Amino acid sequence: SLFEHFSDIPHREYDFIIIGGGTAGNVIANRLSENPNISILVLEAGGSDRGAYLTQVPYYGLTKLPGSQYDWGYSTVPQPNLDNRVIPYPRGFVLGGSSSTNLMVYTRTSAGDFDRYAAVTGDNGWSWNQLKPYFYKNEKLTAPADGHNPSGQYNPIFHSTSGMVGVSLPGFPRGSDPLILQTASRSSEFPFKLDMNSGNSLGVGWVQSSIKGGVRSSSATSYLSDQYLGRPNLHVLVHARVTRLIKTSSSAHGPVFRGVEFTQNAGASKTILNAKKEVILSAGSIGTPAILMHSGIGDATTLQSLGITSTLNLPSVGRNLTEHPISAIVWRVNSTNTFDSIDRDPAASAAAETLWNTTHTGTLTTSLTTQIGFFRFPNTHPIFNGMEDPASGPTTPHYEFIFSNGWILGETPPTDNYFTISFAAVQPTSRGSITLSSSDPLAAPIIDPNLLGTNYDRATLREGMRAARRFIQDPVFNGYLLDEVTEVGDSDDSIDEYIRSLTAVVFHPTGTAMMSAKGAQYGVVDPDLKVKGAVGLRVVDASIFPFVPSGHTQAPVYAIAERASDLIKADC
Ligand SMILES: Cc1cc2nc3c(=O)[nH]c(=O)nc-3n(C[C@H](O)[C@H](O)[C@H](O)COP(=O)(O)OP(=O)(O)OC[C@H]3O[C@@H](n4cnc5c(N)ncnc54)[C@H](O)[C@@H]3O)c2cc1C
Repeated sequence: SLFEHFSDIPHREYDFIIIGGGTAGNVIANRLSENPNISILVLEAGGSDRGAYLTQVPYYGLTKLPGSQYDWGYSTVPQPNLDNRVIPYPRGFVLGGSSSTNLMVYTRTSAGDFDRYAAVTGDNGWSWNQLKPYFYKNEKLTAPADGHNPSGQYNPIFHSTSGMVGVSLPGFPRGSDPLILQTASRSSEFPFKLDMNSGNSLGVGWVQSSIKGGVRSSSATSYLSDQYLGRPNLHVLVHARVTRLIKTSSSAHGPVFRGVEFTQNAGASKTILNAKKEVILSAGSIGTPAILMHSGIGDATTLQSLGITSTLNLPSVGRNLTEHPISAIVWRVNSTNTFDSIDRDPAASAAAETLWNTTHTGTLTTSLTTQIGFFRFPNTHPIFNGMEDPASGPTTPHYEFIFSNGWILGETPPTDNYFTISFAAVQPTSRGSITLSSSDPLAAPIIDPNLLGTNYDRATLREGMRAARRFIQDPVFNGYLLDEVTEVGDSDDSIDEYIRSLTAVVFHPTGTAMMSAKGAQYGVVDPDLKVKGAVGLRVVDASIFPFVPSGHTQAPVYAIAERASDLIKADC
């Protein structure tokens, strides 16, 4: 059941308390509650997703969710390599977490990413082959919203139709689709890829998205759909902001953290509950390290200087923040068939909304893109001079293109129509941090992704921009593309200056409670996701990745949460 007020909940004792009803947290809640003898409480800071219209309409993920009531509304500290700009850093503040507010691109990323997790943790269970069944448990491939036959747009052998989260090919054609596909069909540098969810993501292909029947599919609409929420052993409390974990005792294996303190009224009063078995921390890459540090779990000296009593010295908490930096290049086009024509015309926007409301079809059923692409720099590329290739493996991409049939850099200009290629570094070498500004658990943490902090990352975006310009050299774009909107030359300096002025994040923070091998001198969790040196506490969310996956992060988060559920069950 779902509760708004703690006083309405009939129990005061649970086997498991899950902190964060987000992407990962709701997977755990669902899987653990399959056993009717296990009781579970989920504490979610945001409200219910039921009736949250903006989270349902796929297109509004781009245009209306950032900065809305469903967003934590974070931003970074000024980024020195981005002209000291402060970058907005949205995170889902609603049941379903960021799966309720993201842009729904569904990529499993590269097999090499997972094989590297297995190698660095010494646990082969994190390898691509062993995680495959968990990807399948997550995915429920469904028909596109417009009912077209997607044959030729994906390879069915890599998919599951029996999982939980609805996934589909785009349900509304975009004017730029044929141009992109034609270019890819004859390009050796940017070749067509039938299915980038095979473990090898290289190439240009149709995007798969967490959309079902033209409606967003999130961890809340799937793993917490009414049939699961109705389980008597599963309680979900919304508007419950966790402030600290409480050390409940000491043991031969370290301090025991089975207590959770939370507030429903902005700190005016706090409640403490104890889990009989475990606390599962799934508050995401920003929330999780913040909660750990407010509980005294982190770098002891730093915490003590903030007036927080150290309970467990784990200096890696909040470090290793890794994010995909992204920039974009835009052209004016000789067409009115782009989403600009709808976005700036209130009557057309209202008609699109009416169509979606009545049939869940039309332009609002897709998000910012219908094709994406992943590419590598050749091994001999000078970008690797003096360094090792940072990619997780020989078929792991270095950069990504996201094609958009319109203007996506904020408010649509009043005139003209546009084509955008966004380019992102997907194996960046910069590392940032989450730290605390004070001992107040309700204060926002300090978010410093250190975007473009290395020469390699800067060079990746520079070369990504040049690659985007090469992509549109295919003759199919002749006459379609008019001029490049941003008149930037080709010198390193002019491209770098442009990129500094525009770069933002793909919203993929990871690594702030990273897993490492058992006994390693660094890291926050062991390969079984238990917090090192603690008892009764696990972390399951995007913060545990030791390296950022080389694509969009939601499917990897779902997969690790599915496996984590089995690890937790095996311990019960
Ligand atoms: C705007 C945006 C666009 C994105 N686009 C894509 C995309 O297109 N494709 C893709 O694959 N990925 C995308 N991502 C990334 C992806 O959604 C995330 O990597 C993934 O959802 C993270 O899952 P998580 O479980 O770690 O965290 P979340 O899903 O964010 O869950 C954390 C939950 O914990 C709750 N919480 C936090 N602190 C507390 C607290 N103190 N007390 C109680 N609850 C708390 C939060 O409210 C939230 O519900 C996007 C993300 C964003 C924000």
